[in-house]
Amino acid sequence: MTLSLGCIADDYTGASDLANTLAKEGLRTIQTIGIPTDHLALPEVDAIVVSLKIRSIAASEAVERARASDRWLRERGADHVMYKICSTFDSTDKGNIGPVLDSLRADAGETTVLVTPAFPQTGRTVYQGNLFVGAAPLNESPLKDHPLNPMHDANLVRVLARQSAASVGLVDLSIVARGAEAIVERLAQLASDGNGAAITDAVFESDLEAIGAAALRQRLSIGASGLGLGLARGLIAAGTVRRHERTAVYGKPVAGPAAILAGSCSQATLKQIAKAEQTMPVLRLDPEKLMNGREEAQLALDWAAERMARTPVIIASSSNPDDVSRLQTRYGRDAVGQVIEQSLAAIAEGLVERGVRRLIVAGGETSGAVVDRLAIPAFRLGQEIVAGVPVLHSIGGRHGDMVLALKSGNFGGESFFADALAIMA
Ligand SMILES: Nc1ncnc2c1ncn2[C@@H]1O[C@H](COP(=O)(O)OP(=O)(O)OP(=O)(O)O)[C@@H](O)[C@H]1O
Ligand SMILES: O=C(O)[C@@H](O)C(=O)CO
Repeated sequence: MTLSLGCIADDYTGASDLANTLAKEGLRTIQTIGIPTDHLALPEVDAIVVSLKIRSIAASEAVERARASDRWLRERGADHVMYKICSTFDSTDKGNIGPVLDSLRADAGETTVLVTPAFPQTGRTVYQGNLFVGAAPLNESPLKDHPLNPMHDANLVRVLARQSAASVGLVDLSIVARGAEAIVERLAQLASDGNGAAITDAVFESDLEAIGAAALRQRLSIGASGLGLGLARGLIAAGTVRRHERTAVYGKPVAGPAAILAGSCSQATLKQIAKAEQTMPVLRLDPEKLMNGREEAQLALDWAAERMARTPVIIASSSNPDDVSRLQTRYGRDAVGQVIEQSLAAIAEGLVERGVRRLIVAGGETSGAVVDRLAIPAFRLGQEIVAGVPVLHSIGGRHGDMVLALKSGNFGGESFFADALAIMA
């Protein structure tokens, strides 16, 4: 297999979001969980998205895993590797976007790496280096209350400079609007001024096409699904890849009970749970009890087992920002995140052992914990449910054929869960 595009995603929902975009744009794409073993038979594809769970771990470990994935992708022919980050630039002053950028840049021998989290389809735009979530600057959006990485600064030039050893410059919209050549010239200028990274403005898809064409002149780029769209269109326009209809890679429908697990505390997910509660049973876990032992998870499984032959069920740990912060003050942010993720993963395993084959998970970290526990090695891309969330068909794994949807916390409208279940039927 010779890859036209290699991608490394810093979480699993982000990976399926990017894989969805690439597949939609006509690239034959699969999503792998980590670096696949040599035993896994992979179909012939144009792009592979290696999913890592490195957004919120120690920077040194994130760097090591990203570098190993980068080497694996380049050994399979990928000249260009995209590092997929969150469209809301989820990170802290310790990383991990900056440290991963620094190391992948050095490995690729690049000077100035283009960085843009813009994804206009979901309302993420970048102007003068400032990230907007819909009409709100990042620091006024719900991301200010994120349980693991609250975002308090919308200016990404500043945010990235705090995390990276490199100086950070800006390719502003007036340059992007002039097209790929102007972007390439600006990157060269930023490189000669000693910048190692360039936050790049983008508001419309046409901006992303110019950005994609410019980025393909280099060996590495960093961004969210909008950048993926630009790269995919650039590869097709250059004749490097032939456009494939997405239906060619759809998987088979899978029977069996369906369940939804939510660990995201985002406003979008809270609204989706409230809406679903009108039509299906919802079990709201007591996070305090989860912190104090295993019984809550076992009770959840018993609760689900009584219902799931008749109806899909939802099990959620999600709470509002005040409750999240109370719990974190008591037990510590990392400990809370870990324990709740692992509890939801254990519940997922129990549900699958009891026959669940269609599973929706809300939240990137939560999805990572669940998919790791289920030991699914890779996914084929199915139909798009909403922007950024595809149906995923398992490849390999000990539970046979499964369909999943890994929903980024902030993605989807209020009826997301019912919509997803209808498509996954
Ligand atoms: N009630 C709760 N109180 C505190 N933390 C919680 C609670 N419920 C879940 N968590 C933790 O909050 C974190 C949510 O992160 P996760 O990545 O799953 O969702 P998200 O950030 O909304 O999604 P995404 O990364 O896709 O945008 C997880 O570590 C989870 O364990
Ligand atoms: O880019 C996004 O917003 C998502 O794909 C994501 O990474 C959320 O975890």
